[in-house]
Amino acid sequence: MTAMPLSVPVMRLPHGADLPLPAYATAGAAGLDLIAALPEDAPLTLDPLARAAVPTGIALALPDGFEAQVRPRSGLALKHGVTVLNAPGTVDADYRGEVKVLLVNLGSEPVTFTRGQRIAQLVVAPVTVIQLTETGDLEKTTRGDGGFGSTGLDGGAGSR
Ligand SMILES: O=c1ccn([C@H]2C[C@H](O)[C@@H](COP(=O)(O)OP(=O)(O)OP(=O)(O)O)O2)c(=O)[nH]1
Ligand SMILES: [Mg+2]
Repeated sequence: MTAMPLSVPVMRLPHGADLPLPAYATAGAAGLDLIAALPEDAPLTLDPLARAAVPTGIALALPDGFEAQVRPRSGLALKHGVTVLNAPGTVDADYRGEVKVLLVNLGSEPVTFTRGQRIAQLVVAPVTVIQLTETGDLEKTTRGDGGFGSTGLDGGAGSR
């Protein structure tokens, strides 16, 4: 990492006191892996199409102007069909509650999660705050109001 990392205050909650803090798995990773702070003696099993808000045992104080996105791990998605239902989940800068991961099992088999398992990843990103300026007349473009497949669904201009 070349730039100075952004310092983000984190608080370990009582049920996550003995768990490691979320960490980058490699030097170039974009996301910190979030850990399931489930009770040791109560793993969570998600049946197909079931969902749950999984505790991570941490709370953050993101600096103003930033958000944290809760994103799926591709390994869980590929191997088990498990993803983050509201991906990317949004952790607001003013949120002081526990970061939770809304997991859903889109696979065909039940999947069990245990305490300490890495279940998702947290990517911190800048937020652009906008001010809406109302007008009765938007600037014209070639696309206009075309969308939702208006340019075709094939391989693009080269294959037409
Ligand atoms: O995956 C997520 C999504 C949200 N949150 C927390 C942090 C976020 O700041 C808060 C609210 O999230 P969001 O705005 O997505 O939910 P909402 O349904 O709009 O709730 P609210 O009315 O509280 O904003 O819930 C999480 O911990 N994990
Ligand atoms: Mg909201």
